Amino acid sequence: MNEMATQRQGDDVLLSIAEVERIFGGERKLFGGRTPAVHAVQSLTLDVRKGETLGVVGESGCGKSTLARLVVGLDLPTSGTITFEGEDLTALARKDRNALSRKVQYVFQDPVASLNPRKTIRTILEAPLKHLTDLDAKGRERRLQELLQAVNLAPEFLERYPHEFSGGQAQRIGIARALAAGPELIVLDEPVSALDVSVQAQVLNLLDRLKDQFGLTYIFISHDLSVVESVSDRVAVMYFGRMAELGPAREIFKSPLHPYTELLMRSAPAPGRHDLMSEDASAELPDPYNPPVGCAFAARCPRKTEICVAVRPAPDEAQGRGATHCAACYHPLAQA
Ligand SMILES: Nc1ncnc2c1ncn2[C@@H]1O[C@H](COP(=O)(O)OP(=O)(O)OP(=O)(O)O)[C@@H](O)[C@H]1O
Repeated sequence: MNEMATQRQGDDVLLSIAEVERIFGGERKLFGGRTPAVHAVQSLTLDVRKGETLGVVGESGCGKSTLARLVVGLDLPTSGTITFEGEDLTALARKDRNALSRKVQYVFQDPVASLNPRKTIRTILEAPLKHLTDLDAKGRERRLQELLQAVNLAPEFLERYPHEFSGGQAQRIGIARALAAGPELIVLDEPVSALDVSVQAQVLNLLDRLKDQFGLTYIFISHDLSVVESVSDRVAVMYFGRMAELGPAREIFKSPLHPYTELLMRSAPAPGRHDLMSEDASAELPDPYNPPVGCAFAARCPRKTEICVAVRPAPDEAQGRGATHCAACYHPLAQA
């Protein structure tokens, strides 16, 4: 059993993802052969602990949204298991979607597009209260007021329509909708990427307060490293559908193990940075229809050797301080 799998045995684990794969396509064709297959998520093993914010980072197309959809039951894994406090979440998604929605909720990237333009905020927020709680009309009205208050919106907003709101206000409504069912885990898929920087900070502060107030656990997906660094307790770095590195946020940002994590960090613009890393023109992304047998990052990696191209490294090939920090790499960077 590898290190990441061993972590699953701890009491504080809320969600366990074990050897999960999601392959799109690959179906048998009528006259022989198969349609092309994309391995969006591959052999992913990961725990989410109660009360933590787990940041998930990686480039576009690395499988972040697919992972999010699998966790909230909007999609089902091709193989592997996802359990929530020991209960099989995939089986629950098939059997009783409402039960799953009471445990796990989703906040979308585009706040305005995620709200039905024909419905008032009251109708939007009442839907989960009606379907996912046993509150009566009076209880639902009280909960509506509490939800608005929790996300700092005035009660009169209830009778308005989504287009009347700014992006930041619309995202507050999206967050209130996610809170309505009283979930323990919220998957935040790029929740502030569509917002102005000044509004981003307000929404991040709100999420931080709500986490304490409602005892929540977050999976925070973003391609923005500075945002992930500011909110996460631990960070999972994904590359080409697999885990490249997993560890405490502070350690990952101070001394990454995986050359890909370092590349991501050195490619991120930040105030005062003049040493942005640019890759040479030969850098290539692997073909998703024909994944490499070895490390998917090898073609871009300055540290690669023969073994990297020939044999895929295990997710815990490299272990950092205290073995809570792992990377799928034969040639990890030195720890500071
Ligand atoms: N329904 C689908 N059918 C076929 N391929 C898909 C489907 N959904 C995702 N993919 C492919 O799976 C891979 C992972 O996509 P995913 O959207 O999860 O990545 P991502 O990291 O969230 O990217 P982005 O940040 O651009 O949203 C990509 O190669 C994508 O093209």
